[in-house]
Amino acid sequence: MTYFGNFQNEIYLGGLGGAVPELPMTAAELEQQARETLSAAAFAYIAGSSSTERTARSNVDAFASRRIVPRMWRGASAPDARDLSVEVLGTRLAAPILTAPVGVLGMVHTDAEPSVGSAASELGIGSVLSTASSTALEDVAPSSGENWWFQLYWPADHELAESLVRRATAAGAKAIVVTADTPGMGWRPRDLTLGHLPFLKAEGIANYLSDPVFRSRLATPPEESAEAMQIAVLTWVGMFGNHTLRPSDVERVRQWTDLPVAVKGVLHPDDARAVVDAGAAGVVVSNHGGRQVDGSISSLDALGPIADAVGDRAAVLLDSGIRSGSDVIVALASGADAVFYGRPWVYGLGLAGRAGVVHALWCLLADFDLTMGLAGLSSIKEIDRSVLADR
Ligand SMILES: Cc1cc2nc3c(=O)[nH]c(=O)nc-3n(C[C@H](O)[C@H](O)[C@H](O)COP(=O)(O)O)c2cc1C
Ligand SMILES: O=C(O)C(=O)c1ccccc1
Repeated sequence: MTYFGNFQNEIYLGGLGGAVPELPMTAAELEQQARETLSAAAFAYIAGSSSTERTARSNVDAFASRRIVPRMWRGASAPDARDLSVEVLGTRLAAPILTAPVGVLGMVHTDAEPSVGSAASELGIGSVLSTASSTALEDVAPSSGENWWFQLYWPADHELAESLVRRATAAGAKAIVVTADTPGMGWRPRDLTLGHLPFLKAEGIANYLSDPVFRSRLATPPEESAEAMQIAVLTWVGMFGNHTLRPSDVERVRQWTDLPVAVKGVLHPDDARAVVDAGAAGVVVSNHGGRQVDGSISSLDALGPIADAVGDRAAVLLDSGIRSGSDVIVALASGADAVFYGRPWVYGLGLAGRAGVVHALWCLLADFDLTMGLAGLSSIKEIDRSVLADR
């Protein structure tokens, strides 16, 4: 069993020798430092959400509105006996946490996705590789250990979707996460203000440029000239999103792979039921970090009814707003089996590469582990709604 709380001891012991951590210890400070350090365009793209950004705020506010009721002396075990491990969609994880799929990470670091995959794998948690990765999935897989899933942006071209799913399966992904909430990009004022969309510079389209089906749609290989690359980018723009997807399309993915399939971006219990009826093994309750529908329900407020609707027959995951160990406990107590962790580790990546991702993940894991113990919880299965105060 991994005792993540040891990270705290290491830091205090280092302090005795005069060492203090080089990177900030909270998600808010990671964001602040990234604001001061990253290019304006990279920071806008990562930190930005859609329109008034009120959904991004409400994701975080929803967590702040829940209260954990610590139960001391209830038989909590010693730190090294605490068991945070879970199995989700057949993947064994040292804690119920995976890095969220985040596209275009090459904007903040070279060698981005291999760094994220190997950082998560080193800590025993999972990672979800975005379709919009800056490195082709076959080149990320060798660094990502056993616990990585592939996120699919289902393009307008079904043959391309099939090819991406087959490639991810062949490369060793353990699950396919189909994102439902992005048939197109939301209205993002921060990026609009800078007139900046990374893909138009061919950033984040490595999985397409390396795909035989995508390449078969091009008259000229993109490497041949700047003009051919421009045509490839415009071809990508034309086929990135798919407005025609329906729950029954889950059945198609299941013909392309034996891996479990989850649908990401579910916010209504009836939609969760529909995709699970169509064969999804999991749903990810998410509003995409507030980057799509501004004014959307927060992911945490959407979670309970969805867990009630499908929790007994599908894995229920959540993202959007996780910023601390307590947030993970609140999500699990509200019906999630695991969470995706988003922006904070992206800031870590931008600030210090792989070491920054490891740092951000350690902070979350140590906080989660220690807070579990202090709340009188020894294992994940003990976390249920009774952990939270009535509202
Ligand atoms: C910069 C950025 C890029 C993202 N790219 C993707 C992506 O490629 N695929 C996807 O399904 N979700 C993507 N997301 C959404 C995340 O997977 C996740 O839902 C979101 O970050 C959760 O919100 P939080 O980071 O505020 O906690 C992206 C989010 C950010 C911030
Ligand atoms: O920016 C995003 O939120 C996102 O999900 C995305 C969309 C298209 C390509 C890459 C990432």
